[in-house]
Amino acid sequence: MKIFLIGYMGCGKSTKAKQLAHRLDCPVIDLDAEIVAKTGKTIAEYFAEFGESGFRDYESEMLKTYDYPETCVVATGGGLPCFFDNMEWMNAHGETVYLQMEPAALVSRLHNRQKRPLIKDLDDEQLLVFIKEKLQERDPFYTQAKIIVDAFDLDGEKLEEAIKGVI
Ligand SMILES: Nc1ncnc2c1ncn2[C@@H]1O[C@H](COP(=O)(O)OP(=O)(O)OP(=O)(O)O)[C@@H](O)[C@H]1O
Ligand SMILES: O=C(O)C1=C[C@@H](O)[C@@H](O)[C@H](O)C1
Ligand SMILES: [Mg+2]
Repeated sequence: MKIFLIGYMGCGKSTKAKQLAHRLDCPVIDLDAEIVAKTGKTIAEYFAEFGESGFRDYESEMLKTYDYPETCVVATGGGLPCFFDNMEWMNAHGETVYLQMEPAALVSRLHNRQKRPLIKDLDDEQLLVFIKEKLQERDPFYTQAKIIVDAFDLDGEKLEEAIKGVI
């Protein structure tokens, strides 16, 4: 069983993926971190060199060709479900869980913006506007997840509880 955690930057995919994998005693894969490990570039460097479209091609290829263990928790990149047929692919190959969070809560989580190239130059006010716009675009993809959980105040135990029906 592969469990894909999806959602906007800062909703806690990487953090909760580790907690959930620990509880389920299975490996965790963070696709952003895998991209960094495979390319030797940070996400910001990859964007700077190949542009967003180069990054989207690469992350989709990584999603579909990664040699996943039978059971694992996968933290995806925030934009990954919204490009190509990535969302359909994840739904066909595992369980998808949308960690949903309000824009204002996301702003308060996103202090360290330098490693997130899409938002690195925005102040809090600009970030709130940007996130509201982006979430409108992205929600039709994110909400195709099989399970939607409120990510505010979420921890590994609550997440495990929310997905109990499917694991
Ligand atoms: N339950 C929580 N309460 C408060 N802060 C949290 C909680 N979970 C995660 N955070 C903090 O929120 C920030 C974003 O978390 P994280 O990096 O896991 O998000 P992400 O969804 O993986 O983002 P990205 O899409 O950019 O990789 C981190 O600074 C993390 O420490
Ligand atoms: O929301 C996004 O588009 C992104 C989220 C991050 O996880 C990274 O994959 C990258 O910074 C792009
Ligand atoms: Mg992450």
